[in-house]
Parts: sequence; C-alpha cells; structure tokens
Amino acid sequence: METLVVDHPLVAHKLTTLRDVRTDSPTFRRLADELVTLLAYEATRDVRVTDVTVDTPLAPAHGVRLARPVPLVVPILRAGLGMLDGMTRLLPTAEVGFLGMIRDESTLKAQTYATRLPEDLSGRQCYVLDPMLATGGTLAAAIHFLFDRGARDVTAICLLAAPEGIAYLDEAFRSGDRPIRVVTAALDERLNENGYIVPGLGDAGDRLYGVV
Ligand SMILES: O=P(O)(O)OC[C@H]1O[C@H](OP(=O)(O)OP(=O)(O)O)[C@H](O)[C@@H]1O
Ligand SMILES: O=c1cc[nH]c(=O)[nH]1
Ligand SMILES: [Mg+2]
Repeated sequence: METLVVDHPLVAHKLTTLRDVRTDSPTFRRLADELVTLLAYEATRDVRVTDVTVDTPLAPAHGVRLARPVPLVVPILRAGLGMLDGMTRLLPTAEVGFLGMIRDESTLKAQTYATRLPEDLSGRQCYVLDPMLATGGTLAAAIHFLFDRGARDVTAICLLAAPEGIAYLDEAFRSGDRPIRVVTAALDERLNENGYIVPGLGDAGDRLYGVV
C-alpha cells in the first residue's frame, strides 16, 4: 500500500483551521471542500488519459483528455459527502457511486446501510472519499465492495489518517495483486480509547452536518 501525506503549506494552513474547535460548521464545510481539491490534485496524478489533437486558432496542438471509462468517485456517507464537490470540481466528468457506512461506536465495527455503485467496475479508476481514516475498518470494507465489483485501481482520499488505520489497511491488502493508495493531509499521532484520531478534529460528520 502506498501512503502519500501531502506536504504543502496551503494544506497545512487549511487543516489547522479545520482542526480548531472554534471553527463553525459553514467554515468547516468550506475548508473541507478546499482541502479535497488540493489533495485531489495529488491523488489524480496517475489518472488515465488518452492522447488527442485539437486545433488552436493557429495550428494543431497535441494534448490529452481523460480516458474512458471515466473515473468513479465514491464518497462514504455521511462525512464523505462533504468532500464530493471539492473532488468533482477537479474531475467534472467523473461518475459518482455512494456507500453509506456507520461505525458502531461501542465495537468500532463498520456497518453498511446503503450501496449505490455500478455493477461492473473492471477498468475503472476509483477514488474513495472519507475525511477520517481511524481504525481503518470503514475504508477496508469500502475497498472490498469495490474489489468485489472488479475494481483494481483504488485511491482513498482522507483529510486525516491514524497510524493504526494505515497499518490495518496495509495488512488487509498486503497480497499486493490490487494495490491501494491513501492520500491524506496529515498522519496524526494515534487513536484514543474511543477510536478517535488524536489530535484529530473530532467527529467529522458532526462538524459538517451537526450531531444526530
Ligand atoms: O476508520 P474507522 O474506525 O472505521 O472510522 C472512520 C469512520 O468514522 C466516521 O464515520 P461515522 O461512522 O462517524 O459516520 P458519519 O460519517 O455518518 O458521521 C468517518 O467518516 C469514517 O467513515
Ligand atoms: O476521529 C475520528 C474517528 C472516527 N470518526 C470521526 O469522525 N473522527
Ligand atoms: Mg461521524
């Protein structure tokens, strides 16, 4: 598994305000959106393109367009929805699939309550969006859904990751025939006894959408 921690002063600046407990929900949403676009720039470095030629007003110019089938973006509801607009701003022709997952806060196991994905993902590059990679259980389950439908090329974009979650994914997808990538703005210190990332930013879903 490849882990990329995006090292950029603008990413660090926005992440610092996102973490701040005084940041209100509208500002949190805007910063999450802006951060994803910056992370997506790195995460899509290997997006598949095909060569094309266009005519400028002066002469033909060689360039590229996104290859078909277009990438699939998969936000993990609820919190991942806060990353969707920032991602599709960079990849406007991408298609979008949805996974609804919630972590049981007593067992820390992920449960799936909604799936809306294309049946056949063979040949599709998939970008999974979830702000928090804590124990890794949610993301591992999401990637298994995509692999089960034939995906072979999966990149996860997370605002924050815990070392425990990275280690869990590394072990879960160790076989290496379908390598995965995680792109994140920061690798934090640890998980606390409740499975929350420390220092983290708290509950991303609640900070985006309120406590339910
Ligand atoms: O790595 P894990 O230990 O599995 O935890 C991370 C998951 O927990 C959060 O979602 P949550 O279950 O709070 O759902 P929500 O998005 O509806 O708030 C977060 O957005 C991840 O999906
Ligand atoms: O720190 C964490 C861990 C799981 N889910 C969150 O929203 N935050
Ligand atoms: Mg939550």
